[in-house]
Amino acid sequence: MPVQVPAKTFTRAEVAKHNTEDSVWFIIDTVVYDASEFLDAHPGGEAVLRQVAGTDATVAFYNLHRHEVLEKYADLAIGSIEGEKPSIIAPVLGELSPVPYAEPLWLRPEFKSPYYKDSHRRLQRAMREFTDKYITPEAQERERDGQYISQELIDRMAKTGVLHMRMGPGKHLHGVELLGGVVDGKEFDYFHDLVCSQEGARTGCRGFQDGTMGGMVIGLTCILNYCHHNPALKKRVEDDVFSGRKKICLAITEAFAGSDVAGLRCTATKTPDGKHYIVNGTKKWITNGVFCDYFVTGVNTGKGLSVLLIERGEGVETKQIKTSYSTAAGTAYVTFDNVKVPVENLLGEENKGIYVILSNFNHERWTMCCGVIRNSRLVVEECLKWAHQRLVFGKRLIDQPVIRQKLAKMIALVESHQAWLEQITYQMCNMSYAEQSKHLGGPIALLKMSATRAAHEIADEAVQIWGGRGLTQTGMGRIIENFNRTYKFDAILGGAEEILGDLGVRQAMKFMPKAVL
Ligand code: HEM
Repeated sequence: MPVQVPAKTFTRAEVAKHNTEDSVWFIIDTVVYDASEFLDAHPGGEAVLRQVAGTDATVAFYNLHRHEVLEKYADLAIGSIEGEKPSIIAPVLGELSPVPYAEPLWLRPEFKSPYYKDSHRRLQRAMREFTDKYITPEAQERERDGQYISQELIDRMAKTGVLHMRMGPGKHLHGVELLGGVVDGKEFDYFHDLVCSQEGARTGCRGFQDGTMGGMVIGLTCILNYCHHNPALKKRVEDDVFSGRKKICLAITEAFAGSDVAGLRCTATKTPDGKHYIVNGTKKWITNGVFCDYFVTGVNTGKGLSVLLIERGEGVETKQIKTSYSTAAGTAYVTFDNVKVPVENLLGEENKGIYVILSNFNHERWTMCCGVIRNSRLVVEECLKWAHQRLVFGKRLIDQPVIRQKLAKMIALVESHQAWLEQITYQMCNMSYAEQSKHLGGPIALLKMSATRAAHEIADEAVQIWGGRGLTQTGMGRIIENFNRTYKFDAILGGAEEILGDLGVRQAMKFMPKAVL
């Protein structure tokens, strides 16, 4: 946001006089700052501010800080330089970035796209504003303090239908007012879903991204699709979760079995009267598990895998696991000790839980592709801005051919994956669920594998461009640091790259003609 500046004006000669022991003023982009009382508090130290006292410090400032620093310390601004206009373009809440390649091509007026209609564009604008206004500021705070999402933000997401939209298209959107009615729930398709996922991922805070009910995105689907035999339970859980009162997560992976879901050791044994299961075992890396009330849990029922809805209660314990991304994701180690679960809480059929779990995989992986490709783009934007303003060896970074080569590679990786993502999304919009399962499991797996390989390259090049700042959690390079530390979550969660690559080729082989070609 542009800094709010008092109406008072000064000449440059007046500012120049304030380079004394008691008075330190300087100019940043035609705005006059009085830093006399800020010298002690300045994180970069007093000496550097004294060195620029009385001068125009615009270049020095932008070489070292993000623009948002000025917004945070706006009360240091005392006026502006008479007759001059600012030249720095401050990011405006809800607006598109003017940086080339910072937005997908369909958002640039000079480019056309066959995929997006007016309702997608309306949703994009509303989601951008919602993210900039409510999600990003909280995301940055939670990344710093490691706390979980606030109930206030959950309530806001519930009231505006953002929570509902995170689940993708479906009946759960019918009759819900989505962000003031920008799109009709019945019209909501996978491109609307893509818009929501990509706009929501722009915070640059990967841990918090999962903290904003990532567990619901993968857990609640099982309730929506496999709880029809128990409508009362289905309604209760849906209402609880969509109203933001309670939280739900998917508890499948274990220390014993990660991507190999058939090897689960958490057991569920029926009581002699057949009314309950007794669940014993552990779950590891459960996103949002620490603060969840409902656990959609994969259990071994003797002859196979089953899925049970377990409510937090006696015998259920959760412990925070510290991972490379922030604790805001609420990643948990969960233990079930003789937990009594009514048989009515079985989702799908006994011993056939693998279908319940598999049913969710394509959408989960596709959502992760939306996120990692959008985050990669954010990194490209940051690198372009930095290379454009950073002066080294008397030149801007962008003036060095080696830097332009890196940027070219990063841009090409982002654009090609976005185009592939949109191509697959179009197929999702035009295929039945059965057709999607048959034809898109392989391509989505390959897309995710490739998008996270691209993220690996992008993270690597970005850190090289940013140097030490790309390794520092605060200040200019924080988005690069966060991305480099967390892109691996997308490469592992929802199926590791190797598993997905293998799946993609095996699926393709199913359609290979029998004859020797
Ligand atoms: C209104 C004016 C200013 C404010 C509010 C401000 C605030 C800050 C803040 C919050 C940081 C911590 C890092 C970050 O969050 O980016 C910082 C670091 C720093 N600042 Fe400033 N600053 C101002 C002006 C200046 C100027 C004019 C200079 C000098 C030439 C300067 C030199 C530095 C240096 C050298 C660092 C350390 C940078 C690093 O670790 O990479 N600051 N400043």
